[in-house]
Amino acid sequence: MVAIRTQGLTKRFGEDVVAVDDLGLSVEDGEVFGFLGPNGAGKSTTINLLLDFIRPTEGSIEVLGIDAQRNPAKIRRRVGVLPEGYGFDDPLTGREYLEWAIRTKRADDDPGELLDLVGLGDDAARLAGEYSKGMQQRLAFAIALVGDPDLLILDEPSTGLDPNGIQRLREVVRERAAGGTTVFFSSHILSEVEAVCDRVGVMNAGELVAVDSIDGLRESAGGAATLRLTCARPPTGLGVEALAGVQRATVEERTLVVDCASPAAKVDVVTHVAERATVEDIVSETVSLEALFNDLTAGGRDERREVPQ
Ligand SMILES: Nc1ncnc2c1ncn2[C@@H]1O[C@H](COP(=O)(O)OP(=O)(O)OP(=O)(O)O)[C@@H](O)[C@H]1O
Repeated sequence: MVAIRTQGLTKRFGEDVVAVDDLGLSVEDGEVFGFLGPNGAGKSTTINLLLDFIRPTEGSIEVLGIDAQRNPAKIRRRVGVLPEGYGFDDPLTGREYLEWAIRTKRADDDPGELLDLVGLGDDAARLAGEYSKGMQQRLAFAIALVGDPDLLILDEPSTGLDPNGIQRLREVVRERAAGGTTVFFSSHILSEVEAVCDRVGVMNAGELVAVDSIDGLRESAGGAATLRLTCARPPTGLGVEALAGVQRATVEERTLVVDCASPAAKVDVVTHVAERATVEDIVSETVSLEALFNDLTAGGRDERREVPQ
């Protein structure tokens, strides 16, 4: 079965903003799907459309086989949501918030167990409004888990979390996925989703520019690589940015770091630098995830290069 399917999904805000543009997305049942894109790419808008918090300008949406506009309540009963910027404004403790969520969903979870799971066991009796940002995020995650949903939709779930919180989040996502839950989560950091996702979809300026596994994305980058050339002196002003196939060049102390689109570009860079500086060491790494993501989401709608899907 398909857990999420959108066809021709478009959302316009006013005359000028096309937040989501003709999106055709398919997330399989039981899959952990990372929804990636830079700020303003349309990730939250898509999530709000899936949950019928906002209505599309055009297109159709099915979640768990249910039409999102015809029967949103039925979808919400089976979905756990961690929205962006969850606010805890009522004078309730963490435990009381969770108890409220369990009652609302008519679930039978043990609030203490869920609080322990997200590492809030010792803070259960404190007012949630007084929690730190990361603690509030942990509580929002616990609320999303209530009722063992068939689908978890997490909007930037690691926002504000410390490394331990991120680790717990990953573990719980993996556990739930192993138990058959479909997980759809948005992020703007490719390396963050690499650890847990089966596939990723990359959004840019409202459009889906790639859908693949991380390995598949790497492959589609061809012979792209990051070159690190350590020189005798800081290698500034060498002009490698102007060479064909160079995507990005930065200087880190005495090391020039160059993202190259192809093996030919690597050779050109090495030759170019060796003619202008004393090169002491050369390291070539397969394309960094950041470089890949930057490449996929570079420029606007018109400048973007074609990427295989
Ligand atoms: N209610 C709204 N009214 C007008 N424009 C909106 C509204 N909501 C979103 N947008 C616009 O739609 C575009 C996509 O925004 P969206 O919040 O979906 O991006 P995002 O990918 O979630 O970004 P971020 O990573 O910053 O959370 C942006 O240009 C944003 O300004």
